[in-house]
Amino acid sequence: MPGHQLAPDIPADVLAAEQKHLAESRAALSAMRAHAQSLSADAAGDWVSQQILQSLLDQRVAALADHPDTPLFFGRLDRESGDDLPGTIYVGRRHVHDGHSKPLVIDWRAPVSRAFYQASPAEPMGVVRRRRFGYHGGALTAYEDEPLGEGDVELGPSKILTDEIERPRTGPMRDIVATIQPDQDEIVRSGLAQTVCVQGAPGTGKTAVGLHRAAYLLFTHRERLARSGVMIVGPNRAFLSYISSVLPALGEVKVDQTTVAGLLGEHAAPEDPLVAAVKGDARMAAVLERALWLHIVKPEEGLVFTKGAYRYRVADHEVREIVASLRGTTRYLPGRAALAQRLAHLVLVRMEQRGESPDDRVQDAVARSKPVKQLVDAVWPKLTPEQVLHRLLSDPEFLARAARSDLSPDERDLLLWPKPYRSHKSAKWSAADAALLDELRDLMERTPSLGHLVVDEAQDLSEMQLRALGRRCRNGSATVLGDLAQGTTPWSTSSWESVLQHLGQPEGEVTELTLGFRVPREVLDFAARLLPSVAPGLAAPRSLRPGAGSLSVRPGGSVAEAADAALAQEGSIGVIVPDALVAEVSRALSGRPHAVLDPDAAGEGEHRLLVVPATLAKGLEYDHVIVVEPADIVAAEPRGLARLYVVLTRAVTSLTVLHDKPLPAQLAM
Ligand SMILES: Nc1ncnc2c1ncn2[C@@H]1O[C@H](COP(=O)(O)OP(=O)(O)OP(=O)(O)O)[C@@H](O)[C@H]1O
Repeated sequence: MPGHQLAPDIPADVLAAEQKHLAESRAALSAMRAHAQSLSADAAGDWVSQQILQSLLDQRVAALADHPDTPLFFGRLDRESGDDLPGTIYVGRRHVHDGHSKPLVIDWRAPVSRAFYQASPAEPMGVVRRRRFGYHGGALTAYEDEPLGEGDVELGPSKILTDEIERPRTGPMRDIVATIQPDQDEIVRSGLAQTVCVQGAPGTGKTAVGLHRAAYLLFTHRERLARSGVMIVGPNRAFLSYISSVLPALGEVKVDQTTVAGLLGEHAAPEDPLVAAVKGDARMAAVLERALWLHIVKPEEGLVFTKGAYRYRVADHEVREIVASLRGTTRYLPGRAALAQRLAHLVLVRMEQRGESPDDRVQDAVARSKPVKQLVDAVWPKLTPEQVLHRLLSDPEFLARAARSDLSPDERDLLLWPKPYRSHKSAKWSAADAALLDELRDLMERTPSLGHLVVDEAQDLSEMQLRALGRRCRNGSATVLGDLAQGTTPWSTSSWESVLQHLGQPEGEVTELTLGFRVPREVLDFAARLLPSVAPGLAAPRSLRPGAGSLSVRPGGSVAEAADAALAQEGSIGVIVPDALVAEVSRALSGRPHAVLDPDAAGEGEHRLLVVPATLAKGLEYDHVIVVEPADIVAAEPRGLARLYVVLTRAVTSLTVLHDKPLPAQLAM
């Protein structure tokens, strides 16, 4: 029997019944929202509690918003009886119930919804029939049935899934909740304790899966994660803006989305890639630790504390013993505070020996007194991360002491500023320095950990950046996403095991997504010619989309003509150019409404036609991509071939390559 049943032969009465259920569910959702809006925060006792309650209520109201163009449910399961759950379940973006608490739509993340993604004729999971719904705008217009209770029949390809994947892209990324594939679902639903690392070729849905996993975990561990927090870390702000509506569309309005720079400090002083590579190496952690603790000075004098007519002494050897016992057992700043307290405690003991009975307040007062402060400042000086790093990068002798044998003399030379800044206040820090400063900050005071971290494009992070992210999930877990072939930084990794190691999650499980949903096969095969040069160990990617005729390579072609041809078709257009040609190409497109993608821009604005600097294209996609002068993209940076691989794999429908210079040899086969 045929695996699917689709419009136009679908019975009108069945469709009408499903449309009625949609109308009822929409009405019920509005009633839920109205109810949430009617709740008052006044019930809370004090002003602070009122504010907290009001913010929770506001979030609840926002999460219950009905987006008319977004289907409220996309699937239905008819189940065998035999448990307490309803026989028919509608699976949707959020839970909806009627006035009598009867569920009309079940959240896709609920355990019972899992069968929608995983059930198959061979393993029906108690489902007799799976129905997928097709929508046009917000209207339910079609459905497709898959019989799952009739033995191991072969299911044909799902047209609704194919249509969804083929739908032209406009605007920001959208959720894939209606069409998550079984291998993607496995990752999305892996447990909170599990760190997962996903290697995947361009367009295999890594970003989509990471965002859906965040939504799944927030649903499943709502209370715990509301306290500890979930954060998404992406490569740049343009990317964050592109993905920003996915989680809100899934009802998750309270997830921080940021970049590594956003997290560690927006430092961006230019730097030689060779220097950046040394600074990014995990060996720097030991160097920094030594650099910090080298600031502790061996106490040569004791303490004299005067109170009234009495003098209380702590001998120099006693001070040395305290310092020795604290060293290595505490972070730097708490250690300083503990030294002051221990000195004060010894003074208190002397007071008691004299027959006094001082209490804790006296100990605090002694700890804050001038002689104690002076001694602590001399022995265990107050420092900032900037002071320590400034000294390390300016003072060859200090660097050598801190580095010991961890760095070679050549590496130490690379680290030293050619022209040291006068003070840490005037220093201009690089992106690599930001991770070093963060490491020092953590050596001084513990960085709080989040509940879960999703790290996208993780292949681009240095070992030191990974350590910085790792501390932010050391009591939690992570979803690590990336593609070894798309590494474009001086410190790009070649092993996920090493990434997990530096992230502090060595138990993390590495898994792979292999089927591409974005790039047409013809285009992917073309781009894959670069793979043996950029990531020799990786298998060639596969694409779900044949896309015959999607590739055009034009020597001497004009960008304006290519843009006009793309403008005549539906969907977004990205003209991806070497960074140095942005202005020139933008001029060549004059007269056509377009914008230049800006690294700091909040969004792409209204324009369908965008000029995209090659270094910003990572993670993004456009229906039609026009790539200008690949040879210049390759020549612009040390890992230029990997950059070109990224750039060539952004297209959903068509890729046009324009070149005056010869194509890189790998492509010109
Ligand atoms: N199961 C799916 N159903 C429908 N569309 C999907 C599915 N999985 C992925 N997609 C779509 O494929 C495209 C690529 O997905 P995504 O950006 O997550 O891939 P990626 O692996 O992160 O790619 P890159 O490595 O290039 O950044 C997106 O438009 C996404 O919505």
